[in-house]
Amino acid sequence: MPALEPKIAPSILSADLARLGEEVSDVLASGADMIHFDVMDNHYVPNLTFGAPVCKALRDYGITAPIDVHLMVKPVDELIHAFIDAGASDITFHPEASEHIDRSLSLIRDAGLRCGLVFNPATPLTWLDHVMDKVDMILLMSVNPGFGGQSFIPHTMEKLRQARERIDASGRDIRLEVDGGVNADNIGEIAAAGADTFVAGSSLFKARREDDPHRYDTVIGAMRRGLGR
Ligand SMILES: O=C(CO)[C@H](O)[C@H](O)COP(=O)(O)O
Ligand SMILES: [Fe+2]
Repeated sequence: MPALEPKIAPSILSADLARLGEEVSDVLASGADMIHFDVMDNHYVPNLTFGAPVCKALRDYGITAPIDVHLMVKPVDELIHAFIDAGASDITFHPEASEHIDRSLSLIRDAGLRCGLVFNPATPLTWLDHVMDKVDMILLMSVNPGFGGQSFIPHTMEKLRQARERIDASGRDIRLEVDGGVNADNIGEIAAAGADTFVAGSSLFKARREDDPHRYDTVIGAMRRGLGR
């Protein structure tokens, strides 16, 4: 089965947080497809970011694009409820952080949102074995979670191929998302390994256009060329 239409998802972790609404509007106007929203709790990962009120603030600001919430938190269920109420459209969590994976997925699905599991570089894909019929997306971390600006771990390529095989065998339209160290130079190879959704934080937000600080279209265009689009 061919991969789905590629989507570019800027991670706001690397945005200018003092101007978050504007930054999100700017990347969307520059051609991004959705927003990747990294929630870190200083417990599951050694860093602290933002919670559901910030997601709601983006909706109140007028952002209508999908907001893809990546929960790096433990436990997960309480925050799933909070992000459903805050206007998230997609929620993923790390399976080892949930006490009841099937139940956490159902909480998200039953609210009409897309749901998925996130795999750290050393987390095996076998966590998918009994929930493949319930996930809308699989997110492979290509860095250890907690920080932006790290380098893509090469072993992810092989894991992407394995995840793509699982998706093809399922016969379902499950998105395969990759997160960490993605840039215009490596995005083509990552897509060839089977990914269709590309989170980009530091490589995108540092590439603000010099002649027009509200535009990111140069780097998004370079990413689309890397994808052959
Ligand atoms: O989940 C994450 C870190 O835990 C971020 O989404 C990811 O690191 C994106 O940042 P960059 O593109 O700078 O690597
Ligand atoms: Fe992320």
